[in-house]
Amino acid sequence: MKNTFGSNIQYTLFGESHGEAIGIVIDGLPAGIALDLDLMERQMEKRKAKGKISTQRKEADQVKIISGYFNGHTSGTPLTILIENTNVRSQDYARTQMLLRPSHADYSAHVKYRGFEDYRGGGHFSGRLTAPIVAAGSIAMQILQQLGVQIATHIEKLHDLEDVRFGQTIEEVETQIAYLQDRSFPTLDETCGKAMIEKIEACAKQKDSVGGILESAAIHVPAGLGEPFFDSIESILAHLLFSIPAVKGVSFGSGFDFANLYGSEANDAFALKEGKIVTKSNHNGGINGGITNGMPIHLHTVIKATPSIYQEQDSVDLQSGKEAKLTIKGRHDPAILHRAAVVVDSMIAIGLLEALCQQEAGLALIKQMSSNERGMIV
Ligand SMILES: Cc1cc2nc3c(=O)[nH]c(=O)nc-3n(C[C@H](O)[C@H](O)[C@H](O)COP(=O)(O)O)c2cc1C
Ligand SMILES: C=C(O[C@@H]1CC(C(=O)O)=C[C@@H](OP(=O)(O)O)[C@H]1O)C(=O)O
Repeated sequence: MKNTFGSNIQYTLFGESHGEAIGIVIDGLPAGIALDLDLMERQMEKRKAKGKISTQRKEADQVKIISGYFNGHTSGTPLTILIENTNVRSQDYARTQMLLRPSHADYSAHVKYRGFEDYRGGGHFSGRLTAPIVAAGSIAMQILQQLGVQIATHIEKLHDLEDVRFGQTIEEVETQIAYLQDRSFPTLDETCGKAMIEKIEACAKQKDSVGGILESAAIHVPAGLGEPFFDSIESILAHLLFSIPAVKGVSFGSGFDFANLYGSEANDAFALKEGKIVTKSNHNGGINGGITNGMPIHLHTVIKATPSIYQEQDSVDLQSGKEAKLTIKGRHDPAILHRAAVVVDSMIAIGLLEALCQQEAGLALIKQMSSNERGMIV
């Protein structure tokens, strides 16, 4: 019954949506890393609920680092990130406490925790727990950025609306990643973004919700990261991405489209570019044999429509043991995609840092980054 990820750097998530606070403990960060708190704040901002397209539960999401951080640097001991819950309305859940919400974790959590679970706002299963993941991901991200790695995610598809996709070359993707950095709504095509916003608002009016697909790219990832079989890059990233609430599918490169391709179409031919080995296409999403090949890592994440909708639904009442009708109250996201994009980026950063730490050279590189200016003995 553990909730920890990672072997070199370990992440333990804690808290509940309506408890006092949520947070994450990061254990194993080397001492002496100067944290970029501005980057952390920018990333947190991207996940915040804004306007009619998000939950009306507006949280400040102020990050407090309460341990493992001293004089602007990591101290090498467990780093604890705490985010207070300041805007809870638990009464919304009191009336329907015994009525299971379809597609949420109410029933499965009840079975697992034998009725001792904190049901308010989905408790520990809430999408709210992705706030500390974004804070932790920003630390992984800043370490990777020092090595030149860049990561970005956009909404490729929201129901029947489709955005422009990432290009095939590193240069194209580099320009697209730079463009996405300051988008308030994560699409590559602004007009398509506006249409998606309208669609989410229309769905909300219909007391409904909507899902879709996120497309992500990570560039300048060194070739050679990942282990064969169990710790392949795909395994590490899929593990993390499937940990995000509402994620129901993950695919790499051409993913399920490989089913339609002959070998002659699917193979990524090798070529030399300025003395470097590259591939002419990138159907394999930058990964061969579970190991990075230096091309952009390219993946898709499917996010389902938000479970909590305001239409009447069929359910079961745990108290009476009978079938019952459920009409929820509360404040919910009519779509999760736009808020989850930065969560996906954060998980990719955490996963790539884990893979980097699995390489002796990678670990040495990260240790080199931490300054030794405070050391008495060097
Ligand atoms: C950023 C984010 C926000 C979410 N907001 C809501 C929400 O407002 N209402 C809701 O019912 N589910 C929301 N979810 C999804 C649920 O937390 C998730 O569907 C639920 O925990 C069940 O997990 P599963 O969908 O992975 O099976 C959100 C998820 C994320 C990542
Ligand atoms: C609060 C956040 O999102 C929440 C995620 C969520 C869920 O069931 O996942 C349900 C709602 O919370 P509650 O019903 O407790 O008000 C959302 O508002 C957040 O992301 O910060």
